[in-house]
Amino acid sequence: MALHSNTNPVYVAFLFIFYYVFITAGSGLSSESSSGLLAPYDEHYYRGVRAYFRDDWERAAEFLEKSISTRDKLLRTRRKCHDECLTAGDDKISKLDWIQVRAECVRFCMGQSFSPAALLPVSLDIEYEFGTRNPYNYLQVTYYKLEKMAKAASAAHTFFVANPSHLEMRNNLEKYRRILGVKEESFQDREREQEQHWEMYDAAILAESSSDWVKAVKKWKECVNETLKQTEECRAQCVMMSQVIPEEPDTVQGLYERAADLSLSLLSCKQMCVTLVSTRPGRVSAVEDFLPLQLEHLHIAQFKAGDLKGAVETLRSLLLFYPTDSDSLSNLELYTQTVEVNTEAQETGGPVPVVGVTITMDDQRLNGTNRVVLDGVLSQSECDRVAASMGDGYRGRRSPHTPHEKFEGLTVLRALQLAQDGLVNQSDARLLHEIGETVKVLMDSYFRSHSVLYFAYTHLVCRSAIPGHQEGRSDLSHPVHVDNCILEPETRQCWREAPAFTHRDLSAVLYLNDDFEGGDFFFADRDAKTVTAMVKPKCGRLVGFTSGPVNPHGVTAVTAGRRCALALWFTTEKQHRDMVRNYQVSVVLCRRD
Ligand SMILES: O=C(O)CCC(=O)C(=O)O
Ligand SMILES: [Fe+2]
Repeated sequence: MALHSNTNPVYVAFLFIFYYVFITAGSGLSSESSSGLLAPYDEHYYRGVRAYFRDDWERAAEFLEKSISTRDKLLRTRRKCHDECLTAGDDKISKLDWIQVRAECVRFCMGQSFSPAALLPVSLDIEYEFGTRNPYNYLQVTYYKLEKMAKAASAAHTFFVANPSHLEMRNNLEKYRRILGVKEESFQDREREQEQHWEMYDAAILAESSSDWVKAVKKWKECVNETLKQTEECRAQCVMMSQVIPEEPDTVQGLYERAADLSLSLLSCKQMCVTLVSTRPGRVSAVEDFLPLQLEHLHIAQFKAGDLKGAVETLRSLLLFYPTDSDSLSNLELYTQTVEVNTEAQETGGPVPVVGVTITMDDQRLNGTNRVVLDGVLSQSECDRVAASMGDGYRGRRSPHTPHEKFEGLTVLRALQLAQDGLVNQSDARLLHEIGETVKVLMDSYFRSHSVLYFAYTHLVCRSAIPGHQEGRSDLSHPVHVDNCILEPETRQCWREAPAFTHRDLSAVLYLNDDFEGGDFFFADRDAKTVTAMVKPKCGRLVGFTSGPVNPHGVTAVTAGRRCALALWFTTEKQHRDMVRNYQVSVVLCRRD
């Protein structure tokens, strides 16, 4: 309403005066309850409006303010009682008992602050009045008349937020600002609490537009949380809202129908909450897909801010809304892969502090991440001695990977037994041990491990082509796999679960010879088909890599001769350290030959 013209609100106010007289006459309500309990807020409102039209500005301000604060208290108390009574009746076995107990809890809780009349439903007109913030329209004129300009400006602004096309109020605001010199901080929105998600929304969009991704993440998170909070709040109000009491049912069937009616109206009220929360004050239509939209923005901001784990989590939440959305699914794949690269990341490129050892191939030359090939780790005589230790006392068997090869393996434990039994001499066992230590130093340093590295498992493996079984061979000596998870090439996923050795963090393969055919080591893509880099084994060459999904690898068929390598795995988890190795040091290697 205009500051000097009352033509518009007269109609609205008249309607309420009529209603007020009718209701109060009929029900005999009084505005203040003698018990100190709060009276209905609509009653305060009618009184305020009546005073307004009597030009009784003091009383108008008093009652209009009372109606606003009582309504506010009603909403807060409903929420409090809703939460307090949430578990009431949970111990009741019968469904009806449960309902009864909870209803009594709510009635008692509400009845402590509000008179019985205040708990009755208000009319739709009153709901509409407060929904459109009309009480602030009356209030701004009232305060203007009382010459309380700061309060008038605040009431005007509060009304205008929900009615942005109201030209009179725009002019009024202009007048408060320019002519009456009201300070900017007075233009406060008194209903701001319910609009915070919109403030966060705007702040997030702003941060995004200036590419401040860290801030955008923070704002989008706040916005998502606040949106959920507002929706929950709205739904709690639905549950607590007084319903029109159904007439006495004549039949059991009638009772069920009324119960169904009530449940349906509760459901549709709860459903409406999504629309209400997604509608900006002053707008008629809701922002479509408001929550998924925020999640979409959030995961992109998280990705740009480098929070990949967060981006994966958000995207998974988004997929709950649209489980088959192809863009989201391909983003998820991208994020998961990058997360794995990052969690496996060891900041490669550290020094190799062993004399004679050189870096032959790094990440770039190997077309991947967290991979290296080092040369010069062993001399020819060391290679020969280690390979020879396999010869004695060890029986080859069919390879577990291919029928075309024989497979010989020697674990640390077996080497130890052989050394104890005198089948492998002490100095060879000691050499095997020392080589392990050297490899550990190299891996630790090159992959710049941030945590202590432990030996997880070590074994010496020779693969030999079985003569006469190589014709038309198309299989691999060791199929493409990942060392610490189960690779599923069809989905390109890698499952970090048993029977995979999930605790393995770094893998190292130290080659002992090159006098065989085939047997190339290769890195592959997760499809297990595309080869990304090849490494030809030779004495003293070490291929090192992180044991996770960024490094699928395999070995091509050994078609002639015998290929020997020492394979070592390291872990950062102490409980998975190789206990046999400790024993080896203390018992076997400390003995003199
Ligand atoms: O022998 C090789 O080159 C690789 C062996 C391997 O990948 C493994 O044992 O897991
Ligand atoms: Fe492997």
